[in-house]
Amino acid sequence: MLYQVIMTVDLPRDLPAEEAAQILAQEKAYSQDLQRSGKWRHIWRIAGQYANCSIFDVRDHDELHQILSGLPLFPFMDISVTPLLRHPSAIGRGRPLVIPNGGEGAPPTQFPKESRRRTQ
Ligand SMILES: O=C(O)C[C@H]1C=CC(=O)O1
Repeated sequence: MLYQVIMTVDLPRDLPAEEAAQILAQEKAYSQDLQRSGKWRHIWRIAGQYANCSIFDVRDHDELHQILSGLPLFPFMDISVTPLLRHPSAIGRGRPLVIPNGGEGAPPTQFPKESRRRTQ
């Protein structure tokens, strides 16, 4: 199942800098492991906010909850979750787009041929 997740970070001002740096490093490693696994498909910074818009591809609500509650920044986040389903006008199958260079500025590659067929 696909989910859009908006995470807004609010680190306490009195959190010691060293502790904050450690939590952020753990968060980065945790997030990147999940991105490599394919479960955390997209992560985008929301312009002008200490927040991200992410897309997760996980088995069910339970797995999503387990992942989100394991985020090192979880105690310092507001999280909103929106389940997603395939749009009837979508030309892909809702499978992950293969983005070259980890998505760094490059446009998505084309959908595989067999997924261009239109299904309702
Ligand atoms: O910076 C953020 O948006 C919060 C968090 C989510 C993943 C990550 O590495 O940091």
